[in-house]
Amino acid sequence: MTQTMIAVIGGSGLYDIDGLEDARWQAVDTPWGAPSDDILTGTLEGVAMAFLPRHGRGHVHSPSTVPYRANIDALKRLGATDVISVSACGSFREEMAPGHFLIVDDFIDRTFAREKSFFGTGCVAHVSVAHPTCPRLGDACFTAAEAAGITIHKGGTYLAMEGPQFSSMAESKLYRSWGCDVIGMTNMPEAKLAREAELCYASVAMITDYDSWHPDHGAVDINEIIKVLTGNADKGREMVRRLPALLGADRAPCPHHCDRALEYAVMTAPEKRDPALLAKLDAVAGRVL
Ligand SMILES: CSC[C@H]1O[C@H](OP(=O)(O)O)[C@H](O)[C@@H]1O
Ligand SMILES: Nc1ncnc2[nH]cnc12
Repeated sequence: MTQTMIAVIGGSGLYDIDGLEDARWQAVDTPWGAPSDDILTGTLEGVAMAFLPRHGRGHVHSPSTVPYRANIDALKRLGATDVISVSACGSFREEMAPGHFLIVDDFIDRTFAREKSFFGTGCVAHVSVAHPTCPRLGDACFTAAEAAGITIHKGGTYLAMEGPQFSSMAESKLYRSWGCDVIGMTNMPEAKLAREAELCYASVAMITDYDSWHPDHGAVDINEIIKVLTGNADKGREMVRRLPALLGADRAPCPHHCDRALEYAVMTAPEKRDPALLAKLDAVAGRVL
């Protein structure tokens, strides 16, 4: 039985969490560079916790320049077992209104200017992301959010766009016609990298706006988003506070195999592997290399 460490990656508007015992911000070095910021660690009801502000405190990193690989590596290196992404999102559904939350369970990745894998020349691996989120972890977030009085929806597809500009109206209508439920700029490649690092990953969308498709709401407006963000961030903290009691300090193997994703994924013959890349993969893939 391993020990649970719940890691929260806070998106726009969520730059810290409260109530941790023995709280301290720690710098973590990684072979992939520096993470977005120091990482807040501590315990909550006897469960180890880590919090990383995705854009850094003061919102320094843009969606395209968030150091996604360093962030996931740093969390893995600290001992994280479960990663919960909490993100501001636009909605493509009338019934998913600003202020509501959604447990995302699938993605369409339209990002194009980011490093998307820990693997490459000298150590090639192919993990499955057919089911990119962990249902066990998503269910815990759903239960925690409901208990916190948040209006929360279960199951939906997140369109990951490059940004930083918001979508045109034609794009917004196109993504809606594809069956997407929400849109954001950061959950890819984060979710793919978490899978490569054998971490359970859940994504909680905190809805801030209707993007630009809605005839009654017009174009997406950052001032309106910022107004909704503060309330959403407080709700996000309320949800996080309830997670340790639901997940517990002792962790059994993930029933969905997230923690064994690399079992048969590495293709490169042992004698052809690049020692320099293997050294960088110590935290992420040390279990199988
Ligand atoms: C503040 S609006 C656009 C910004 O908000 C979202 O950030 P995050 O996913 O980190 O919560 C969106 O992806 C954009 O980066
Ligand atoms: N409409 C939107 N598009 C992309 N990212 C967002 N984050 C919050 N609202 C968004």
